[in-house]
Amino acid sequence: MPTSPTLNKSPLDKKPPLKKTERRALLWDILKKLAVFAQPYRLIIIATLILTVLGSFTAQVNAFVLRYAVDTLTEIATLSEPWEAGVRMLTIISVVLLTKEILSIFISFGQRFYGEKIRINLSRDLSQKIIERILTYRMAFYTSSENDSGKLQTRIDYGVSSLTSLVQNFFIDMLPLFASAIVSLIIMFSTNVWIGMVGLIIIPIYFFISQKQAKRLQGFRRQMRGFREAKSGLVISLINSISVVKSFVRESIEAEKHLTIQKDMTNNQLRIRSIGFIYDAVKTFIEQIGVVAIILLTSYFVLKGQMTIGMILFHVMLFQNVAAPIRQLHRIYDQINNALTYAEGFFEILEDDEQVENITGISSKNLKGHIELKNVDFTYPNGTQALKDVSFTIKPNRITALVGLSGAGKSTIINLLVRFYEPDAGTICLDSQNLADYDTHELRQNIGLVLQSNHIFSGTISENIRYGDMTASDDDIVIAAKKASIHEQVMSLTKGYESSAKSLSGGQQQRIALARMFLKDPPIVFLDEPTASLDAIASQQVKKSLDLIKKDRTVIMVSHNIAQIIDADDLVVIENGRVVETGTHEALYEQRGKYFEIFSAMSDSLNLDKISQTLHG
Ligand SMILES: Nc1ncnc2c1ncn2[C@@H]1O[C@H](COP(=O)(O)OP(=O)(O)OP(=O)(O)O)[C@@H](O)[C@H]1O
Repeated sequence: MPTSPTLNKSPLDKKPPLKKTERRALLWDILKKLAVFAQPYRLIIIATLILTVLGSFTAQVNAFVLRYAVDTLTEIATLSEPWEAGVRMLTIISVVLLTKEILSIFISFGQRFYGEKIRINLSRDLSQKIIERILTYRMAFYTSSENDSGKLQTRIDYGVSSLTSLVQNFFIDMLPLFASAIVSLIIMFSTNVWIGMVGLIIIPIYFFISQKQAKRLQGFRRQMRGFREAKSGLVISLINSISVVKSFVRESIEAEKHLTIQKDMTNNQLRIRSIGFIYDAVKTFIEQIGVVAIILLTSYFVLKGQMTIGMILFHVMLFQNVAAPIRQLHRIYDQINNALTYAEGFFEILEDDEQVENITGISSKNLKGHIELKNVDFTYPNGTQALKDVSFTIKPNRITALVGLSGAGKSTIINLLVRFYEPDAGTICLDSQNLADYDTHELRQNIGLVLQSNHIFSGTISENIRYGDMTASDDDIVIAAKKASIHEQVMSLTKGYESSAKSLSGGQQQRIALARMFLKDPPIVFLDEPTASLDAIASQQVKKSLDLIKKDRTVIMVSHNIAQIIDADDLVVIENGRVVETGTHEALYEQRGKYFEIFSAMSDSLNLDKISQTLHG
């Protein structure tokens, strides 16, 4: 059964909640890191800021116009011939409002457009950077349970989106509102200190409430992240294991698992929403108290003859300009919390220097393939010790088979030879030079690795073969395909080499992988159970290409296939992570030790007597 993704918490969720000072330090840290990404766009950022300042002034025009309209109307209402003055007032108002609207359209367009441009470019740069970065990471990074595909994807996606929405929220939504709030507040203070004070007082109150709101939401948001990771893990696991799900008729169980996560998610979402509604109501209430205070205060000054009636509306509008952005302050808190939750994980991946493969080293041109393992110990990052004191030699231009029961450590040896992992102790030498001293990329160019399966990318057959040598011509591809005995079958497809490689059978895919290897033409080849996932006919077809690829190269092969094992020149027998026997098939068979035991078991399982009876009548 496919394992159901549990609601594993990511490392961030396991951390205790951050203290206020720690949160501030972390946020500052994230902003500093983000600033590095924003650096190339500083001119656009400056342009956006200038437009924002302009916009904040145009946002005040309505309040002034309204004040002017009310005061003028109050004045001309007392005139015996009010129409002329009225028309003049309307003309002035129309011209001012029209000019302001036209200006606002341009300012708002420019401001939003540049804001979007910053956001989109940042999102692209962050995504690109993290992909380029993780491609340099060691194999252990990919095999760690913390990074299984669904989780890694969620951590990257949410990291990028939380950072970009922080930028979007700041530049497009909040900055213009805050700029206009500041200008409104200055105008309020300049007309009357008390009015200004009412506008000012609402700011700390809203800050306090928004902070409380954000704090209450924090736990729910973290849970939401756990649910999202589990959900995407579930979908990926479903797709990967769909044949098992269907063959065991477990569709309803899988649907049930999904429903459980879904229910938890909906409950959580509803909680988040209801908390938002409650706090919104509190803020509206406080804003209304502020409006009443402004009206009362201005009316008092009007009655004292210190202000005109128009000032009442003028102050109410300015007050609303101040309250509007602060009302939405929780959104900034939300974005900051999101950024603290997700961006930290994102930067943890991006800056995980320990994971970077050390690739520099000496050149590995003209390798012969003399390999020597000396007292090698190896433990996987999860603590499984796979190799203990392993020593043996592989001679160049020969076929060496690693033989052993399942879990003995054969694939682990291959993993160390390709430098996917480094030994904990002991040394591996290639042509008398420590493997660790070689330039890893060049070394891997000289090594071919054929695995059991899983090495066909989505794309055409020709693209898949060309992966062996990106500069190969179409003719080279055909030659390689012929060597891998797949050319005829490819040609029988309607689209030939342009057909999708994923639609090929397992045996055909394996030969595409071998064609790729012919194109790469490395002097050393590792074959890790290359026919294990194939049926007898497919194995037979692949065998021809395998025999060809083995010629004149140093080949290290892992196989449970008796025919391939006896074909090898040398054998290394491994048991529980230790080398127990080395030698030729004949010598080891004579020895009557572990190899004899494994070989006898393999031949017994073939039921040779019955086969020979059938074949020879
Ligand atoms: N990525 C990994 N992380 C942790 N442990 C691993 C990993 N890969 C293999 N192991 C463990 O290391 C041990 C050796 O595994 P290895 O795959 O080398 O065996 P093998 O001889 O190739 O087996 P098989 O013939 O079944 O492929 C096993 O106990 C296995 O569970």
